[in-house]
Amino acid sequence: MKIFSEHLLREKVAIVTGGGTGIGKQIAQELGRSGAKLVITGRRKEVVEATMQEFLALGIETRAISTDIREPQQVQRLVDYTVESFGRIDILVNNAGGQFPKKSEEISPNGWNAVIHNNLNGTFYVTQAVAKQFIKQGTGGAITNILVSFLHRGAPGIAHSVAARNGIYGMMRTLALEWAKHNIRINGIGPGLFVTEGMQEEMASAAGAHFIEQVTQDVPLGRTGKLEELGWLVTYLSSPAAEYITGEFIIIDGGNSLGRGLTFVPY
Ligand SMILES: CCCCCCCCCCC/C=C/C(=O)SCCNC(=O)CCNC(=O)[C@H](O)C(C)(C)COP(=O)(O)OP(=O)(O)OC[C@H]1O[C@@H](n2cnc3c(N)ncnc32)[C@H](O)[C@@H]1OP(=O)(O)O
Ligand SMILES: NC(=O)C1=CN([C@@H]2O[C@H](COP(=O)(O)OP(=O)(O)OC[C@H]3O[C@@H](n4cnc5c(N)ncnc54)[C@H](OP(=O)(O)O)[C@@H]3O)[C@@H](O)[C@H]2O)C=CC1
Repeated sequence: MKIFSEHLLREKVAIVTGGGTGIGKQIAQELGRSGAKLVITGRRKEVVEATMQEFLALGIETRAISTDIREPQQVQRLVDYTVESFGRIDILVNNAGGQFPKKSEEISPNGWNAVIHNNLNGTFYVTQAVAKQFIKQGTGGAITNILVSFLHRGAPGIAHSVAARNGIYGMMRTLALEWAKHNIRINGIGPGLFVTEGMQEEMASAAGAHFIEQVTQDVPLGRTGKLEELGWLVTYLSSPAAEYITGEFIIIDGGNSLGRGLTFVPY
């Protein structure tokens, strides 16, 4: 379904980290269908290049480059490549990330550091490098961080990831204040459960065969999210329609984080 005009983001240039797969791929596609030029990135070159070919076939102007967001030099190369390719950057989507589920008493120091490094440090490196380009251009820019719906509730089994995402949340609120004078907006969204290959490999496989059905039972709207629903939200936040929104966190989870409510009340 097409929600936004194909001219909404015309002449805008967007970087999407983790844009070769799952949620990042769908967000990139929605930005592209709304007129943005895309640079998609991830560690696996063959994955981002295959996605680029799919987007080119849809008529979306796209480039792909491999980047490990944990490596500041590679991050700078991503920024330079984008500016060389399209002359500017207007939109950043920090989507790359993830975790492995484990009881907290069993997480090794190395495992803890790996998840914090990938999610929190990596997101800062990309955000800083892109914001410097926004400031140099004098154009402002829009940054959206893909966080998690249970940011403020906690989630047993993934303490390292919840800690890292709350770090991004604190960073995001602070940067919204620091960079408002440059017209740089920075927001976050918190997805509930969205079925992707990555989620199934990392989370559902560890949590058991019925993980997805069990989580869905607790969703008031009675289903998992559709990937395009995330694409629409990020497209909105990246667009002029959201020019007065910064430092905000929006949950998109079908009401899951509301909990079950007062189940003894008969309506
Ligand atoms: C149990 C139930 C939980 C219920 C939770 C409910 C919430 C449900 C909603 C789901 C929401 C979230 C969904 C998603 O996030 S989908 C995204 C899916 N994709 C990913 O998650 C990708 C994950 N992978 C990575 O990001 C990286 O691989 C990672 C950062 C995790 C590690 O990268 P790195 O290259 O640094 O890793 P190393 O191999 O060097 O290892 C470093 C240490 O980390 C330990 N480790 C790594 N992977 C695992 C693993 N899968 N299981 C256990 N331990 C792991 C590794 O052993 C090293 O530590 P040691 O040296 O001590 O062994
Ligand atoms: N699916 C869900 O239900 C939910 C997902 N999320 C979050 O949404 C994001 C996308 O998840 P999803 O699409 O489901 O899963 P994926 O595993 O498909 O997405 C993770 C993406 O991040 C990239 N990535 C990971 N680490 C790095 C790195 N160091 N440098 C560059 N790229 C990296 C991966 O590419 P590569 O491996 O090639 O580097 C991959 O494209 C994640 O941050 C996830 O935690 C949040 C809530 C719910």
